[in-house]
Amino acid sequence: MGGSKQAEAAGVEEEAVAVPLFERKEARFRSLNRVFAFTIMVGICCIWFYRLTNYMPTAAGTSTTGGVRRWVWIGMLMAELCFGVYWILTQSVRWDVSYSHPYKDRLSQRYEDKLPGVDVFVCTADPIMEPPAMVISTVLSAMSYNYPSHKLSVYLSDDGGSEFTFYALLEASHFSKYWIPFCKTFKVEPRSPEAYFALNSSPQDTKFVQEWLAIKKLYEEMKERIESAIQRGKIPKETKNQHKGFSEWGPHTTKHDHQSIVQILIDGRDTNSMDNDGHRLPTLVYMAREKKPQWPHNFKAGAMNSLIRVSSEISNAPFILNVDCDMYANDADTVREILCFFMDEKEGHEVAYVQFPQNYDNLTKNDIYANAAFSTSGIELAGAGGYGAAFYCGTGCFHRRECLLGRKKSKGYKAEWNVETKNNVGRSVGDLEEASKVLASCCYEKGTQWGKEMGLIYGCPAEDIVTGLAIQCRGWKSVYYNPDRKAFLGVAPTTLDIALAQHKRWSEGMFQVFVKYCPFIYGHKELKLGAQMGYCVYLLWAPFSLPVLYYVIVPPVCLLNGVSLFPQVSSLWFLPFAYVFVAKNLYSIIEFLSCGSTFKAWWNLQRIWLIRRTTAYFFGFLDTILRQLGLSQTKFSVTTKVVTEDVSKRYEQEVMEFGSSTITFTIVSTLALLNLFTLIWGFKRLVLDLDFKVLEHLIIQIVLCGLVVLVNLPIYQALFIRSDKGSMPSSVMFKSIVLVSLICLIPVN
Ligand SMILES: O=c1ccn([C@@H]2O[C@H](COP(=O)(O)OP(=O)(O)O[C@H]3O[C@H](CO)[C@@H](O)[C@H](O)[C@H]3O)[C@@H](O)[C@H]2O)c(=O)[nH]1
Ligand SMILES: [Mn+2]
Repeated sequence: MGGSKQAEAAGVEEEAVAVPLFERKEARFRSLNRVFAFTIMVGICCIWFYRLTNYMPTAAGTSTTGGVRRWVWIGMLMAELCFGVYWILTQSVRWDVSYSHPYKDRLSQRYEDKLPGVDVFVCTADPIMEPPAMVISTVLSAMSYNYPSHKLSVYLSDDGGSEFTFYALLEASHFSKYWIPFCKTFKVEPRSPEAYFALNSSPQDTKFVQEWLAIKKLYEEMKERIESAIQRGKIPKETKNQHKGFSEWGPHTTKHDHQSIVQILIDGRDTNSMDNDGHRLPTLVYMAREKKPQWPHNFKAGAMNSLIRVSSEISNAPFILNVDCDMYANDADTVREILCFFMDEKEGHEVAYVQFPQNYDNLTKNDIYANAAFSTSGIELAGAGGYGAAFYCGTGCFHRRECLLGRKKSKGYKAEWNVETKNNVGRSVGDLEEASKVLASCCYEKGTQWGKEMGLIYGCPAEDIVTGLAIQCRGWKSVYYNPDRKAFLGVAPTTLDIALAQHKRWSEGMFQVFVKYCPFIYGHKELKLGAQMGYCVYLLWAPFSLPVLYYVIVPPVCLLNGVSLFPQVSSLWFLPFAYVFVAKNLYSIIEFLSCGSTFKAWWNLQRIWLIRRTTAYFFGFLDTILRQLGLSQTKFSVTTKVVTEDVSKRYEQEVMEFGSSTITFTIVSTLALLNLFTLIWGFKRLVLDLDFKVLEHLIIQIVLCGLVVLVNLPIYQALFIRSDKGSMPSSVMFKSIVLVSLICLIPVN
């Protein structure tokens, strides 16, 4: 009898193990996709062949050839080689697209009482660009995850070293006692109070009107206290006297110069610190690692590494979630979903991290700055995930602590998440804080492997990508997970300046990764070829700005000189050019629409694509070269998350923001004007001179200019028509006109 029961139990277990906690599904239309890609590839080869065999461009109507023209032609060949190679790279992340689906109910059935601890890291760097009220909304959203509170710890790293951020977090720790039970009782979503009240401006559900009104009032009062303290530049005296933490800030404390500060605001072990419903609270810790002016602090990577150490002293959870301070948790069940990947009996042991896409809650309908990156998060990242090599993208990523710490994957490795290796048993809060401060000091890492073999890797503004690559090269797999309900929502750049600054950092950072850790060499053994290529789609943004620049400058200049660079319309060689162009764009439109966006958004993306490549990526390229020569240092310019009302109104109306006189905007308008002038000139010759030879030879160039002009329409508007504060300053216009005139004088013979 007893024996059969045992066998039964074993049977249940076996069955449970047979059903996986997550599944992978292939994307639809794979074969169709591959056939289509093949036809485009044939077209590209024809274009290359044409360039190689028709060596010399001829001036329309003549057959004389000059030295400059030969170089122009070689330039075209190089540019088209680059475009072709890049296109091939982009196919690698479309080849094996698959989507992962976790089953969180199975997880609860199997492991509800054995759930592991999870540490959440939130990073902030500047109280002005990242307002404390926004930061704590993110913190609160993480604290109220639908997960056992005593297994959850939230750490805020404040590189701004700001008393106000600390004050805000202290306020949040009080507010959480009401907020967490409110969220859990009424199952509200999202659990960032700011986002929740923005979405629900009046209580619809009559059942909890009372509670709703009360909690809203509490929240607004808290926000008011925080904001007025910042406005006055002073924290209320009573508050300051009440909490010992404030004594860490003296009159000489600055962002760049202070001792380490670690304050445990809620000790999750403490059975006296309960929420309003008598449940335990998650641990909440404030950390500002030590800063010294002469000591490099390695930006976010440095902050993360301090967090890894400090948290290992306090909670030491086996899994770590990292979010940027603007990326609030939008789905209360995310932690449970993610554990399905790590705890799956069959494949879970190989997984080092699970990455979510970056999503934003302030996008406009047609996404004027192309922040949403639909095809990237909808397809390309899933494509990399298909090779088991999802990229680590900084925010919205769950890590296995051991892997972040530099552990190599060994044969037969089995993770033991339920063994609690806590360092904090029997130690007082004060004791833990003191020990943590040492771990967060500047000199702690001296002579250690931190920043090299351990933790996030230093020396690169794309610390995330390089760290992910390193983890994969140690033998681990990673998963990309893009659920229907977005897991994290953040603040997307709302001006062109901010958007380009971010892309410049990314392109520069990623190109550095290419130079220092080229995936083809570094990942040769551990990564599949597709994944190696997939990395390069991003790592090569910066250098691929050069062919784009070439293509928007040289063909128009040649057009002005009457030099034809493309085959005649009547020639058979015209076909591959036309096919590749039409097919590629059609493909991209279909892909874009299938990811749920609008045609107009795709069109906006083309403009931003052009602007990014001719400015941000170009600068990223130059800076990487300078850095390699030792002439410049790694920087990390934090993305501003707040703008003035005026600016944000234009963003809402999808009007592009220029307004300042910068080199970037001068380049943007110079290129736009150059193409406009040439187009007008082309038309003039066509219409006034009735010169059909021109049409025959130069039509592709005219069309090219025409497209650049079309896509740039908002730029002309900003230059000549608009008069608001966000329009293009006239100084930029004058500079561009002078530059265009100079370019037009370049003879091509
Ligand atoms: O010295 C610093 C600089 C930045 N940060 C934090 O890093 C995060 C990302 O910075 P942000 O300015 O928002 O950059 P984004 O371009 O939006 O960030 C993306 O790209 C970065 C790499 O370039 C990654 O670090 C981020 O995780 C990823 O979301 C923010 O929470 C910052 O507070 C720090 O903690 N310390
Ligand atoms: Mn950000």
